Amino acid sequence: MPTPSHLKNPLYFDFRAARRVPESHAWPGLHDHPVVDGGAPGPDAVPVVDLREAPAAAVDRVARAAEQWGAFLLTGHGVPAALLARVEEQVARLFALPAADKMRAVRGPGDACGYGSPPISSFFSKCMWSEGYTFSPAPASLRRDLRKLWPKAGQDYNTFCDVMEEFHKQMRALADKLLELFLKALGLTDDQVSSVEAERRIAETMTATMHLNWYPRCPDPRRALGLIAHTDSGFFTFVLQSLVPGLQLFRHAPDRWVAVPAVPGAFVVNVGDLFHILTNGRFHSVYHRAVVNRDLDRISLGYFLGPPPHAEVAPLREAVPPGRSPAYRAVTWPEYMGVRKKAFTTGASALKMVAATAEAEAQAELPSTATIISSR
Ligand SMILES: C=C1C[C@]23C[C@@]1(O)CC[C@H]2[C@@]12CCC[C@@](C)(C(=O)O1)[C@H]2[C@@H]3C(=O)O
Ligand SMILES: O=C(O)CCC(=O)C(=O)O
Ligand SMILES: [Fe+2]
Repeated sequence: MPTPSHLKNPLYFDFRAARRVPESHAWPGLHDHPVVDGGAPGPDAVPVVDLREAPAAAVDRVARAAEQWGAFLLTGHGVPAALLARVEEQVARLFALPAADKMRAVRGPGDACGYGSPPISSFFSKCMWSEGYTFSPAPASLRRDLRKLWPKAGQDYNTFCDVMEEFHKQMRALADKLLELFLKALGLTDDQVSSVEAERRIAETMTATMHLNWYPRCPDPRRALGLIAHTDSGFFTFVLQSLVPGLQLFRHAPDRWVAVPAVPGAFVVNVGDLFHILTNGRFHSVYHRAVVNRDLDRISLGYFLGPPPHAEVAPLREAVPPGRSPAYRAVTWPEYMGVRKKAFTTGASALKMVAATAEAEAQAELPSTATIISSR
């Protein structure tokens, strides 16, 4: 029988056919640090924030988790379990499409959206054991972009778009709720959250991007890596990991990877670099990675929140201690991505590259809240 044409496509690595992990996908140094169980009670237990708790208690938990971990499990969030199950089913359907269909939507160089390895993969010579698909869930772009995968539209296309639209509606509302909690966790009053210009603007202009991950089962999971260690670049991310765990968070002193338990119905919330900047480093972005599994495929979904591309992000006035200068200069998201690209190629830290220098600090005036997140 002739080989189907999509399997001959040199751009498509057929994970299903792989009987071993080739050198191109074998990562050195994966086991430099021990892995501990973040689901067991004790100091490595991943913090949990349950939104059914009294608001003051939830604010307190968010503050501690964001300061000490940069991540937490979010439960009691109100997004129905039945919807999450439908989302996961649709994500699995998308990745099960024939390779030729997926390749039609392939991400071009510099494209924000599309099919294939995530943008970060371009900084590494080794390939990751995963496929990804990035899209904007905003109604205006969702149906247009998805036509690349389902050009004839039809039932599968409609179901996928309907489910993602409903998910986006619920997630965007949850993001607003969580942003409010984060701001209160920073010490802002109800009044400041709702009436200070900078804070209001963040809520009003925050954008969402969705990135779906498929980690096929792997014949030699100790040699392969699902997603390279990174910090998310935006404000914060909701990660939905299916029943198969794989997400690990990095913790210092002693250096170790904490395996996040797969808690049905829970989201993992990651603090991103722009939130680190916005909070003047009080909430720190979490370094994390995804590992693969010998027997089971794994899917995950990241719902990324961040500013619109033209908005400058700088430390909020309320996050900078009295008498001190902001620790970071103002950056837009695309500008920060550029800095991060440079940081990857030089081995530097992107956050350090946007830190206010000692000289700038001496001269810097604390920006008024009205200019903290402003249009260029
Ligand atoms: C909004 C975004 C965050 C992201 C880049 C993107 O434009 C869409 C994909 C996201 C993702 C997912 C996998 C890891 C990551 C580092 C990557 O390469 O693509 C993140 C990006 C990020 O947080 O910077
Ligand atoms: O697969 C996961 O659990 C993590 C995904 C992730 O970190 C991302 O998409 O940025
Ligand atoms: Fe991530």
